[in-house]
Amino acid sequence: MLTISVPATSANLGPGFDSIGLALDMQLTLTVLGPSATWQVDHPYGSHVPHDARNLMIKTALSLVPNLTPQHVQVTSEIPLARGLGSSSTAIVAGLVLANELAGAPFTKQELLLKATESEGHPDNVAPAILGGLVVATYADKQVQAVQLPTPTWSASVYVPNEELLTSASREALPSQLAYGEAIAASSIANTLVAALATKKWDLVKPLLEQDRFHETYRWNLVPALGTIRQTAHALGLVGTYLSGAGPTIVTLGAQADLVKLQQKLQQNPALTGQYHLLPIDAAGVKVHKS
Ligand SMILES: Nc1ncnc2c1ncn2[C@@H]1O[C@H](COP(=O)(O)OP(=O)(O)OP(=O)(O)O)[C@@H](O)[C@H]1O
Ligand SMILES: N[C@@H](CCO)C(=O)O
Repeated sequence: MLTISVPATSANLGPGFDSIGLALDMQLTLTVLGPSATWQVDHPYGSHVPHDARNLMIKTALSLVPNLTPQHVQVTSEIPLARGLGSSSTAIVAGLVLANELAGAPFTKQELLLKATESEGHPDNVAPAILGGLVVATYADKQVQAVQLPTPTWSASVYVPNEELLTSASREALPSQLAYGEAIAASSIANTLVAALATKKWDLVKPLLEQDRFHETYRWNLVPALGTIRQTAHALGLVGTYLSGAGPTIVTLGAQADLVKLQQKLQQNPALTGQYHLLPIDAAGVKVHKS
């Protein structure tokens, strides 16, 4: 039996728009049950997500290896759709790894990363989903460069609002251009964040996570929980809250004990009706198990 597990991912980490991502220990697991007359996908996402070859996982698998024998696959996942936890990237990565395994593993990890990035449009979710941990990556000139940084010894407080926010809708709120001076300021903050992450200057990392100038301002009205959670965290002396991916999920990074206190406080707020998770970082990335 072939089983593939792909972690959720939290992209951007504030200023690292479209290029930084962190894998979190919440998994999508795909199990191949065996050959079938047509592709059949059992999954927990309801009837609006296709159960046949139109499913994103299977479409992506067939885009890599078109002549695969159809299979019956079973998917279990706690990763919510369209919430900023990289659900589409888990589906893309699961599909590519499925195709690669069924075809006898002709593709390298780097080739899978390139294909995943081109399917998703940017590498910030797919790179940590494949490699695990904290990854900084760029897609330029049809090539992906990805660098794994030291995995922080933090946990993630994850607040998931009940309402979906499609990445496409959240990207529509972004400007088509950024003034030159603003771009310089935004990238200097991002560069310093990467340097601080790479050298484990965690006290510098935390405030920089909150200093994005590329996207959070423009998305502010779409994600009212961001301001609320940041403010609550500050009142407890905690910094390190950002919009996860395109939202609406809000992540705060830090020591587990601090995050427990934060979530206890947040749960007293009747405006925050969503789901809470306290997740470790997933250092491994996609896993394949054969038995
Ligand atoms: N396991 C899956 N199987 C099939 N389709 C999926 C699966 N997971 C996600 N999708 C598709 O991807 C869409 C969500 O993608 P979208 O990029 O909007 O959000 P996200 O990946 O959850 O968030 P973000 O990219 O901000 O982290 C779903 O509405 C669905 O169409
Ligand atoms: N970097 C992307 C992540 C979602 O795919 C965004 O913020 O739109």
